[in-house]
Amino acid sequence: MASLAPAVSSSKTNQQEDGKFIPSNENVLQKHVAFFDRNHDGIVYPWETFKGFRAIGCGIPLSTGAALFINMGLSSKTRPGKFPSLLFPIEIKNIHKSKHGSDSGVYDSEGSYTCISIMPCSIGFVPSKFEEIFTKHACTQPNALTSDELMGMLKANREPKDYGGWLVFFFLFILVAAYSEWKILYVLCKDKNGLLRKDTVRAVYDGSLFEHMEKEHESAKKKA
Ligand code: HEM
Ligand SMILES: [Ca+2]
Repeated sequence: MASLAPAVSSSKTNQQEDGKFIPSNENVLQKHVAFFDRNHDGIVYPWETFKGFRAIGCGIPLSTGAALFINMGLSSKTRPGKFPSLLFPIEIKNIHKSKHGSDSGVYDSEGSYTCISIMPCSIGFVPSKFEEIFTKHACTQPNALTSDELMGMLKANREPKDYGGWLVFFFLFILVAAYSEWKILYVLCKDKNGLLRKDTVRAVYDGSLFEHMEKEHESAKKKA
């Protein structure tokens, strides 16, 4: 892969500019998902998730499955009120509410607790946690993960199963979500030696990876 430039936003705060939703600079998780908001209205609908996956080169089955799983899983957490919407919209300004367990901790979770309604919520990138992924798990090469090393990391991130009854299903959902985001990343972005490089992982957090993959996919289509 060519070099990965970080995503740039003109807004320090948030929301509309010329009618377009601008992800907050203080909330790196908003930047992660903004690529999938294809019409920049601040909401990611399932068909936008589908289009986003197609744009980075995924096939129809994976794009359909991901759109259903992601939107059905995250929509109600990001929406106001108790009633789910059958269009399964994900509201980007509330994306911090959809943070789940069993993650790497690179997205700073403190932000979720410090949000107040008049201010956009901040979710930071935690460099020490990012470095930890590689210092703890990258044994073959310091700046990349093999498939087995990635599995080792996912097992280590797994939070204790201290749930009972229906919460088991909730726990399983979180686990599948945490596994699939990393597995999809690995399948899509591993290099020819089967390694997931550190700069690739870095670029997923602010979403710049998706922009980059879209450009690469477009130029590959033109060459074909
Ligand atoms: C090809 C597409 C995608 C890939 C490869 C991907 C990958 C990732 C990765 C690797 C993480 C970091 C998890 C960690 O630090 O342990 C993450 C976090 C997250 N992603 Fe994605 N993602 C994708 C699409 C999406 C979409 C479409 C949404 C929602 C619209 C989304 C929402 C989230 C959220 C809410 C988190 C935070 C999880 C947490 O820290 O609890 N992602 N994703
Ligand atoms: Ca949208």
